[in-house]
This record gives sequence, C-alpha cells and structure tokens, in this order.
Amino acid sequence: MLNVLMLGIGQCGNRILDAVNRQSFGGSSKLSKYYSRQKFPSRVETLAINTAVNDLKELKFTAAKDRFHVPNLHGVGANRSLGKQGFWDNREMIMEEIEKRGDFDVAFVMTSASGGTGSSFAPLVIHELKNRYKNITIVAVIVLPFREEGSIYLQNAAFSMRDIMEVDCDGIILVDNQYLKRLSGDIKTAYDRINEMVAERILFLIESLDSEMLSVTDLGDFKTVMRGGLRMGTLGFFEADKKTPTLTSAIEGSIKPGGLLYPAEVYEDAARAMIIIQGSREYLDVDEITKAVEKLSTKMGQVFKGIVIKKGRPKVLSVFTLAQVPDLELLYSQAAQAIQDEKSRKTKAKKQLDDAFAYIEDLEEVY
Ligand SMILES: Nc1nc2c(ncn2[C@@H]2O[C@H](COP(=O)(O)OP(=O)(O)OP(=O)(O)O)[C@@H](O)[C@H]2O)c(=O)[nH]1
Repeated sequence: MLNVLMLGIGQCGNRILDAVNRQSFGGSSKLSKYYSRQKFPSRVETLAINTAVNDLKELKFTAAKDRFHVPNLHGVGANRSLGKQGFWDNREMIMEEIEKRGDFDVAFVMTSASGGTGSSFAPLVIHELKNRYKNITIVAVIVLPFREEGSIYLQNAAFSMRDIMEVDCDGIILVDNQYLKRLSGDIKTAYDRINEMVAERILFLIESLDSEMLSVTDLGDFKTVMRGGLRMGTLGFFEADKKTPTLTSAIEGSIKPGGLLYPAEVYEDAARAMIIIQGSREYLDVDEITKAVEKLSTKMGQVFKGIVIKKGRPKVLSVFTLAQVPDLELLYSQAAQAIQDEKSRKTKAKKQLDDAFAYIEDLEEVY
C-alpha cells in the first residue's frame, strides 16, 4: 500500500486539496466530512497549510485537523520574501505537523506559482521533506497565473518555478489557469472547474499506482516519467462515452488539447509518458492498447502503460514530461518585462517624490 502525502499550500493549493477531499469523500454534501471516511485506495494524508486563517476557514471538505494555520500571520500579500521568512520562523512547527502523520512514499505539493504563501513555502517544504524522508518521491503540482493578473504574480511565478527546480523536486505537473480559463466565463466557476479537473486526475493516478493492474505501472515508473525531459509536464484525461468509437481513440483523446492541464504539443514536445487505462474488462482489449501505446512510443520515446480493471467505460489518464515548454519561456520573458517595468515605475515615482521634497529643502516651517 502506498503512503501518500498531499499538501495544499496557500489559497489555491488549499482549494485544490479541498476538491481532492470532496471527490474522495464521494459526495458534495458539506456534512460528509463529519461522518464518512475518505475513499482513498492508499493511505493518504491531506494537509492544508496557509498563513491566512480565512482561506482555511473557507474549505468545506477538509477536516479541521487537516488545516494548519501558520501562527501570527495574515497572508503575505504576494510577497515571497515575507513568505520565506514566515516559513523559516515556523519551520519546525510546520514540519512536525507533517511528520506526525507518519512515513510517506510519495508527496504531492500543490500550490499556485504566483501568490506569496504557497509559492514561497513550497520549495522550502520540498527541501525539508527531501531531507527528512530519504526515499520519498516528490511531485509539485503548480498552478500558473492568468497572464493579466499583474506584474508581481508574473515575477513570483518565474522565481518560484526556478526555486522548485533547484530543490531537486522529482518533477512538476503544470496547471495553467490561462490555458484553462476557456472552461468558464466567470472566474469563480473557472477556479472550481480547474480544481476539480486537477483533483480528478491526481486521484486517478494515486488509485492506479496502488491497484492490482493487468499491466503494471508503479511508483518507480511514475518517478522515471517525472524525471524525464525538463522534469516538468502535465496530465491529460479522457473519459470514453457511447460516441467514442475505439479504445485507440480514447487513448489518443487523453493527449489532445481538450483534456490537458497545460498547453503542449504532446507528439512534438513530450519526453516520457505514462498512459493508464481504467475500465470494465469487456472494454479493455490488451492487444489494442499495446498497439496504441507502441504507436505513441515511436513518437515520444519511453511510454509506460498501465491497465486497471474497474467497473465502467474506459477512462484514460496520460502523464507526461516535456522536452520543451515554449509557453513557459514566454511567461519568463513577460515576467522579465514586468520586473523591468516595475523597477522603472519605482525609480520614476521616487524621483518625483525627491523632486517634490527638493522644493522645501532649504526651508523651515513658519508659524
Ligand atoms: N486554479 C486555481 N487558481 C487559483 C485559485 N485561487 C487562487 N488561484 C490563483 O492563485 C494565484 C494567487 O495565489 P494564492 O494561492 O491566492 O496565494 P497564496 O499562496 O495564498 O499567497 P498570499 O495570498 O499572497 O499569502 C493567482 O494566480 C490566482 O489566479 C483556485 O481556487 N484555483
């Protein structure tokens, strides 16, 4: 049995974790957490961490014991320097809260890249986890901002992603708000929908890694995929319905833009992949699956496949890492421009104030 840790840090991370808990309680009743046990296949511990107590209060499906407020802080207002300081000041308390939950094989650390709390805590937490749990696999689930959210969010995203790569995280699963905002007109519904999509995919992955598979993929394979290419990638998903003509088209559907959490030309850009198919035995033709996956392997290099017998029409999850991420490069160039603009705005404002003060430089107040 896998021991899984799921951390949701900052508001965005907390909300995704709440969506995970909602789905794993198997219902939408606000009261479900009081009387039902989570339906995880593995031993899964969830913990929401935040500097803002109100963000934690807003959660509906995460038990009170799984919400940790870093004391004496009230959010860090998108300031990553304050966030890092907040983590260092409370490091032992935060890590104890995690460690008292026992040993773990794999951790998912979920956060936005662009706020203050999650984006500054996540790399530091990952670093601490790597030191304290020697064999743990750590995958960060990182939400990129809408590009029009402002210069501070953009610069935070750029620096926090670099910090996460530097702490030797096993891999990053990218979720792009900008790419996914097409799912809904208003922002609240878009958030909910995005969070549900992430939760559904991560739960599917955990369940599959811990299932008796007809064809096996395990945590080791997952780690190999995540460490491929740039060590960053994303997840795709496809649920077959009556209109899906073949299993092959369901597998191909899982790497099409509609099911991805981050824009990628999978055939062109993927470095390694893992395709997991779940469904009733009558739908799962192993030869067909093998052929479809082999076809993908010729384009992508290594592709692991997993087949899980589970009642229902086929559902396919694709996990892949990328060898190139042109969209991310664009985000970095936008961030660099935003930092320059911010700097020159500051210099200009300071000069204007200095010029104003210069008028009274040699004068005294007269009464
Ligand atoms: N997908 C998704 N994105 C969210 C959600 N809530 C906030 N975001 C995004 O997260 C970014 C802001 O980060 P937050 O998570 O709110 O910030 P934080 O880590 O709590 O840090 P501070 O508020 O600065 O202390 C923005 O890019 C938002 O668009 C959510 O529920 N879902």
